[in-house]
Amino acid sequence: MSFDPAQTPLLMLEGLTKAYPGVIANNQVGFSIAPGEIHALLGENGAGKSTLVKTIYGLVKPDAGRMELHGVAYSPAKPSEARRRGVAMVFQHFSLFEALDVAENIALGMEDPPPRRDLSERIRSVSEEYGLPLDPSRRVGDLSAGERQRVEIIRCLLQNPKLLIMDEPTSVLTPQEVDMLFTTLRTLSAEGTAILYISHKLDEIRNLCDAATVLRHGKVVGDCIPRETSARAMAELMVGATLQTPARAAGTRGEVLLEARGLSLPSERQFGTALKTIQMQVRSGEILGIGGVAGNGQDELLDVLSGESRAPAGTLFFEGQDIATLGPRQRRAIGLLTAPEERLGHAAAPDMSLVENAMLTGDPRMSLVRNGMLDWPKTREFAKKIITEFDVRTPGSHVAARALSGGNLQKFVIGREVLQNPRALVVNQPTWGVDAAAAASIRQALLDLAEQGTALIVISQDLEEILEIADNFAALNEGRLTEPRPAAGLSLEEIGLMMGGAHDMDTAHHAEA
Ligand SMILES: Nc1ncnc2c1ncn2[C@@H]1O[C@H](COP(=O)(O)OP(=O)(O)OP(=O)(O)O)[C@@H](O)[C@H]1O
Repeated sequence: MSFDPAQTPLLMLEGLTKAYPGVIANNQVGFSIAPGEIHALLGENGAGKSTLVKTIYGLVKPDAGRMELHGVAYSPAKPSEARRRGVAMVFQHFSLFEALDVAENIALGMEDPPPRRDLSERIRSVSEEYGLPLDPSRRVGDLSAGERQRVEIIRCLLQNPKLLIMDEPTSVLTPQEVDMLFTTLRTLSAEGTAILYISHKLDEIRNLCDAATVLRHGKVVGDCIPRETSARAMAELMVGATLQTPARAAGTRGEVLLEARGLSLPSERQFGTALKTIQMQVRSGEILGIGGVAGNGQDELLDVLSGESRAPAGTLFFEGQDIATLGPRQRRAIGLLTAPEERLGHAAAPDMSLVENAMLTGDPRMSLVRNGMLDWPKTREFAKKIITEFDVRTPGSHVAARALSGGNLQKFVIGREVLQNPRALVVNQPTWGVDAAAAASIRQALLDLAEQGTALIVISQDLEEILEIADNFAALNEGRLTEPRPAAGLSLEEIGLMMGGAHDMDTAHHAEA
């Protein structure tokens, strides 16, 4: 699609500036979006993308600059004002109530919800019109991540937005769900709705977006037409440097370090998935990649490997020792480390400084506590080492975890485990929300660990990532793990088959309301 530059832009940004202590998150940002345009916002972690879209959605008040919507001044003081002017946003983290059904959740987000029957009718018609299969009477707790995202999108579409902002919408979706989402977004675009799209997945951006603006350190450093620009060129524009592709030296596999033997466990999480007779062996120097649609037991597998939930005796072994009943600290002390997916709250304590967060998982293996007292200088040094070696962009180690951009906190969480010299390391979504250059360096760090003899399990929904670094691949499906197969030579279709079966994403669930 091409756009007439003489046409009044739908959204015009000029000189937008927002400073936080120690960092200018947005510095004189300006660009325009035409009606119906799908516009990508690119930039490495901490470049200022979230700050900018929050400004557009009325969540952040800029220090300077101005915006126009349809040629009229626009400065929303809160999201409800943005929504009234036709700006809607789908967040990375969904804000849905699991115990309520789809229609109830949507009603809660509306200022003036219609009666239940009318609302269900409208949900059905929007859902059909835009190819977003969703049954209004289903309980949100039973929905897949992709279906939950549809709830959020339909909630937005019911307001007839002129601009829809999406923050990393595909990180929780299967390839089929991504295709469905793109079809919806193209339909919206053809009807004149503009889309501002944040993603680190450059191939998707090339496939979907009409234009892209690139931010670096809070400033606009360039723009491009994604279809005519290679993913590598876009990544290099983001970082301002040449990219390294992860490489692996041919290492040798050693003895079995981590082993599950018929491990079954009910989930301790509400709406969780029970693990069913998991059978696996990971050797020293091996990377086992585990794929699967979110919610198929990934979190439970990580919980049971970390010791947050206990396995039945005789089902989990580390270096031949039955570790089923060992707690998290004991497992860390012997060198079995884990990094969960949810970085704020689970992997890191939001209000604690990076130094304190370094201590949280670093202590048993790095001996950061002596005689019951935290060794501050040693812990500070450890935190600084993580920040330097993993290029965590932050004013300093005293900063609270919640002040970091998502990708930078992710780098911190992974760096904290990698630098403890683990014997075995289990990571869930290691590069979630991380930009292309940082993702490459995290993958390289994992490959280097394997080369030094660490046994790794990498749980990821990013299949390209798994194929890039894993020796063997297995899929989780409703709590069952397939038999691992060598990753080399596996096609995406074969992987899809290993992952698939129980979840038919193309099926609409049409029950009676
Ligand atoms: N509430 C806040 N308090 C302090 N600093 C903040 C706050 N919000 C953002 N920042 C800082 O502003 C900068 C830009 O952050 P922002 O979240 O906009 O980046 P981003 O491009 O969205 O990154 P990512 O891709 O990692 O999500 C970062 O240095 C971040 O640490």
